Formats: sequence, structure tokens, C-alpha cells
Amino acid sequence: MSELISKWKELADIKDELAARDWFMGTSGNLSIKAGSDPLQFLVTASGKDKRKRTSEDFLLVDGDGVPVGETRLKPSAETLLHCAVYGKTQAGCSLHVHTVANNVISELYGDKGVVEFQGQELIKAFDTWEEDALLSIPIIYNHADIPKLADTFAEHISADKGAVLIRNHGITVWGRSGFEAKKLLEACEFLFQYKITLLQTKPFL
Ligand SMILES: CSCCC(=O)C(=O)COP(=O)(O)O
Ligand SMILES: [Zn+2]
Repeated sequence: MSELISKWKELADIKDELAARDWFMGTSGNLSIKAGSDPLQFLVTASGKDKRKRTSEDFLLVDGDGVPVGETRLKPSAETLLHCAVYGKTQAGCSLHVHTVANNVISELYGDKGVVEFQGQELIKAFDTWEEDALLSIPIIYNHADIPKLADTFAEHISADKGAVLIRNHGITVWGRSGFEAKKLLEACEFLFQYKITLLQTKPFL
């Protein structure tokens, strides 16, 4: 199997798993996987598709600027520039963006603070923070309608090969060195968000 086909299949499998969780409401979300470093190329979801369906037109290959490689009638995700920022600044191999109710609620609750923090929760170890008092901070940025501006603001928070950034009342983007790692981080974030919301809802009755 060629490297590109194998990357396509890997991303399609991740897409199916996230779809099974119902994380692509209303055609939201976009995913990418690095296909080559020299020159930088990655597969990204085509814009506006129902990401719960598996088709031969789900992804297209783009360069480091998010421009399609070769002739295609497909349009790359409207948010491709955020994926460009991840691959341009790190050695990450996969970047995942989803809108969920939990990530939107957390982004609104902590949006004015610009960050949501987790401590004393086992699942923050997904981010390789093993110390007992480790603190996981997830930045929350403003949801600029202008995508180049959104991508620039997002890029300010990319400093490692794995990470997560919330976009207020929009969604989350996570990235990792591999598809496995990116998916693990996304699942960990969504668990932590749901945990915090549940705890906040429960507390008044304790
Ligand atoms: C209908 S959701 C609005 C656009 C968005 O935020 C998103 O994640 C999906 O856009 P795409 O162009 O990647 O389909
Ligand atoms: Zn989005």
C-alpha cells in the first residue's frame, strides 16, 4: 500500500470513530494527517461534507499553505489554515478539530479567563503530565470570523508537537505526533470537559 493510501485510510478510520461519537454535528469539524515533510503536504477533509459518511471524496492533498496539490474540484476545509499552522510550527503528524456541546460550554464558561485548567484528574496524564500536582492548561481563543486572523491567534498557542486549543463557542483543535496520539488527546479533553460540567451541575446539590 502506498504511504498516501495508508495515511488516507488512517484518517478515514479516525473520522469514522469520531463520527460514531457524534462529534460532527451539522457538517462541523475538520481533520488532517501529514503525508510528507519535504515538501510539507497533508490530507485534509473537504469542506462542508457530512463527515459521518465515508466516500472517495472525503479528503484532498494540500501543501503547507493549504493549497490543493494537483487538479481537484474539492475545496479544502474552510479552517485549513489552522492545520497549516500546526504542521508549519511542529513535527505533529495529525490535527483534529471538532465541535461538541461540552467543548463549547467550557469555552464559554472560561472564555473571559482565556484558559481552562485541570488538576488532580487522572486523565490529564494523556498529555504526558505524570507529576501528582500537574496542571493541564488549555487556552481559549476568540472565534475570529476572519480565518487568517483566527489561524494567527491560534498559532500563538502552538509550542509543542502535541497540544489543544479551544476556540470560544466554536470547538477544539488538538494535534499530536500521530493519529493515535491526537485522538487520545481529543478523547481526554472531551472527558475532562464533560467531567467539569457534570461537577459544576452537581455541586449546588452537595
Ligand atoms: C457548519 S460548521 C462551520 C464551519 C466549521 O467551523 C467547521 O468546522 C467545518 O468547516 P469545513 O469547511 O471544514 O467543513
Ligand atoms: Zn470549526
